[in-house]
Amino acid sequence: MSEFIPGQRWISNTESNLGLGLVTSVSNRRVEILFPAVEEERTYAIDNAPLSRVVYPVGEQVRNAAGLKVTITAQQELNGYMVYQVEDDGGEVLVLEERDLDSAVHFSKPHDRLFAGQVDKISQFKLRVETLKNQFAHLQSESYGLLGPRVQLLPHQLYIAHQVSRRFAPRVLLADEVGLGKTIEAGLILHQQLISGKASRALIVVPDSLVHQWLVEMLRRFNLRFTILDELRCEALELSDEGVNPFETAQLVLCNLSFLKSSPDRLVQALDAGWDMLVVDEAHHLVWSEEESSPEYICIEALAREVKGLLLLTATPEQLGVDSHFARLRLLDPDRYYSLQQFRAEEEGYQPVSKLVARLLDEDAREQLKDAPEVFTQLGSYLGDEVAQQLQDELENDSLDQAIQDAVDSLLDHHGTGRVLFRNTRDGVSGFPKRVLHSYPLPEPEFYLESEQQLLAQADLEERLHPELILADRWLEADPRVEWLVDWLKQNRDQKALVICAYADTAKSLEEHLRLYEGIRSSVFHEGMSLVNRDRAAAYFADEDESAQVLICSEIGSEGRNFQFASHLVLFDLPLNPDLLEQRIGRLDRIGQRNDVQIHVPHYEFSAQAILLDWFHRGLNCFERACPVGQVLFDQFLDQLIPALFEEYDEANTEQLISSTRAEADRLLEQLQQGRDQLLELNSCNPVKAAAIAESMEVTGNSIELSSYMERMFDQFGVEQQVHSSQSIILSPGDHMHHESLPGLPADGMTATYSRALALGREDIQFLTWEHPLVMGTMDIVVNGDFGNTAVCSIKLPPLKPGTLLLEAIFTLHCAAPKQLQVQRYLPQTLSRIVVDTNGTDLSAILTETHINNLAERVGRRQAVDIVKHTRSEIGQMVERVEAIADTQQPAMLAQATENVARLLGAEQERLSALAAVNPNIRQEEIDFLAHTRAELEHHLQSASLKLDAIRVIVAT
Ligand SMILES: Nc1ncnc2c1ncn2[C@@H]1O[C@H](COP(=O)(O)OP(=O)(O)OP(=O)(O)O)[C@@H](O)[C@H]1O
Repeated sequence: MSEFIPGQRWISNTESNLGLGLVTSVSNRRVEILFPAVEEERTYAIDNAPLSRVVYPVGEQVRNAAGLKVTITAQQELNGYMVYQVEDDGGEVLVLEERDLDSAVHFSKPHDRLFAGQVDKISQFKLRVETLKNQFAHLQSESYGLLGPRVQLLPHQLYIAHQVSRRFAPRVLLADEVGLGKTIEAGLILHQQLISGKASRALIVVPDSLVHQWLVEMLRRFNLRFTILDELRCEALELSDEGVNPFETAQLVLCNLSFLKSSPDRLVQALDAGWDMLVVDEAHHLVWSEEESSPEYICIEALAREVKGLLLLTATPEQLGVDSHFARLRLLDPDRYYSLQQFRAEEEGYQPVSKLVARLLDEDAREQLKDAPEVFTQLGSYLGDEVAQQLQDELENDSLDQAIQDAVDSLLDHHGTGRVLFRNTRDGVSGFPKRVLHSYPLPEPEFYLESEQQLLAQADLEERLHPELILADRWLEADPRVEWLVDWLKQNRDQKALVICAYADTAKSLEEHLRLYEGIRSSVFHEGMSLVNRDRAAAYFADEDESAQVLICSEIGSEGRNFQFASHLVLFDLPLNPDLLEQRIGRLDRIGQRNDVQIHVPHYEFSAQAILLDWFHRGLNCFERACPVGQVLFDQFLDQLIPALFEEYDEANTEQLISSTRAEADRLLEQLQQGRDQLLELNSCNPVKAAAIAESMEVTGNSIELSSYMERMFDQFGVEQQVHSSQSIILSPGDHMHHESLPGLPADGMTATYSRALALGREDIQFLTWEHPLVMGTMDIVVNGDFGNTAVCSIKLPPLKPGTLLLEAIFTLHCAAPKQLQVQRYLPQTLSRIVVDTNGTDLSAILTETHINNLAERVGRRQAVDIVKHTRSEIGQMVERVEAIADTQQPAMLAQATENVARLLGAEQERLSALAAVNPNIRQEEIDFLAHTRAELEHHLQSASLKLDAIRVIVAT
């Protein structure tokens, strides 16, 4: 280490962003350095200061403190202090003392750093190259944006996310059956859009009861931190900052629908705030008819018109009839869905397409198609004669299966609803447990008082289905369902049960009774409670140790909630609508349920409840399976069902109703299966592709590779790593951090794992993937900074004469373009690596990377600086030579990038344009967007260039 003298210029080896430092004072053991560019002062111990002396050679261009550019023509050292003779652009000769040099220097080029004495370790150089490769591989991977979330890799979800997330401003209806993971699908899409820069502002609108669940799911599973906005919060924001639009204070906002609906001013603010994505959960609340729209609908319609990307989520797309289903599709694309009448006609048109697809996919298609000229005629009418002829020509070939698959894909593309509507069913997704019905016929209350009997005779349907309304004040003691429930809970103390009833009042008094009079640990959950209290109740029920045995929920309170840790569901009463029944069962019958779902229905024998139960079970079979035609049957049989519920129990009548419902159900199911549903199913998930995506994610997400890489990164950055358990570690900022702080690493540390399986079970542990903020942030620091971009090493390689000097240079193709263009997807290869000797001979192919890495030996820092000092002009010449070689490679790389753009985007552009001619589900906006993106990419690629990223000087010994 040279001696420190006030006025000298030094640079920090670890924080070169501080610029040129100026020695201000030197004492026995300490040196004070001022970094004028950032106005910071540091004190270092002299014997191990991580500093390099900066002395510029003759010929170097520098600036003085006033910013004047000059060239050094001579230099002189006076007792360790440098005085330069310089010449400005006009040829005037000046004297420049080193203390007057510009402090805001940044050695952006690796050789400038090297010449300034900043030599990194070989391990850092290797890590830099590895980081460049890793980052590039991740950005180009098919699973980009989908790896990071803490979710099980479920093919049906990944398929949808993969299909949708790549689109520009996707507008789709996610309509999987209850509990199959629509929230997760929406989160995956959102995560991908955000991480890729296609979107940066998102608004989620959900029912009141789901606000917290969404907040938690987005944070724990997707690392997305949403801000909840409600009236109170908005007022507080306005108070602290007058005139502020609360919706503009955060990038990710979550709010409830009733808040937006009930406040026109807030809605205007939300509309003004500019979003890239809007997500609306439980979209079946958006009721619409040709005559009238609900306030909820009007509110979302206004937002949907403003926001480009839109995800609507509903498990029951047709719950409120075809009209409302149409209305939701109309939100997605009003130009396409403009006529209800036409929509109805289209729905019918799916059947012949579906039948054609079924024939093509038949196991015996190879044989059958030989004698089925009508299939080709029909195919020709849908896809053109050329396509039909091509398939016919394949009949005898081995490639027939692929040709059939292509034809089916085209049919789905051209004539399905798949681009806007996705629906997975339990039948198509494996691994769901069984649902088992237990019905408990109970005698009517023995002592229905006379007045109550009269009331019963006059009771309306609500009262008949909810006898507590008739029993009024004495219902808890008189209603046999209460006694049954108490007995069941006492006999099954080790089992958790979710009880659902229609009314909040019923839920409240029942829970109070169980808790206060029967000593049963219970909790209640209904729409009248504050959100905080609801979440508290749910948490008390979910807790593994000191928890409630039973949670009593009202209908609306339980919608969309996750209670799959319990497997007993008590339906204290039955809703009239089968889709609501499915919603109830879906609280337990959802992904993550490990046991069969036991559905208990206590009811009065021979009552309206008993008839409804029978009708649901034997007519619709909707307890033990999800019934996709429930709503249609309900509409169709309502006129017969309602009178039946009012009459005295008549077995023959009931049987008649049930058998005709069953027959109609079978007919409709068959029709659905052959019609839209089959198309929808095929569109929503192609199992082969879905499995391939999941598999490729397993490979890209390989945790061993990531953990070995990150271990080295953490070592280099001074992050402390301690073993926590066999698969988890504790990470904390060490005393000698390379950076003051790392993104995503809290000051008090964190527990983390690379194992998806562990992360799924332990939500308190951070899940480290290529997409975790800490991993991405640390990689960004390396790539965007100068970490490891210079190194000096020695090698023993007999053919090379001792003293031979080599330079290994790494170039990256740089293209400055807006993030959302994702230009990296199109760049041809990660790095260009060039090795030359002092004669300028290109040795890249002979001295491979592995070769040098295996042979490279460490050279001490001081020796390395000496080598650089003495071979500065040779190194300079070799740098010029590698740059010249890179220049020759550049055109081919750019041509390749442009070709990739044409191949990837052009093909998609052509496909969409061709489709748009026959399938109105393609929005012109999407086609225009592709054309625009392509033009933008081609424009930016013109200015792309190979940039020297890192160099390693190699000396043969
Ligand atoms: N890939 C996954 N990995 C882990 N958990 C999942 C996954 N998919 C779904 N789940 C869990 O399964 C449950 C149901 O998922 P989700 O809430 O997304 O379903 P949904 O279709 O939106 O349900 P609903 O129709 O009730 O609104 C949730 O507890 C969710 O966390």
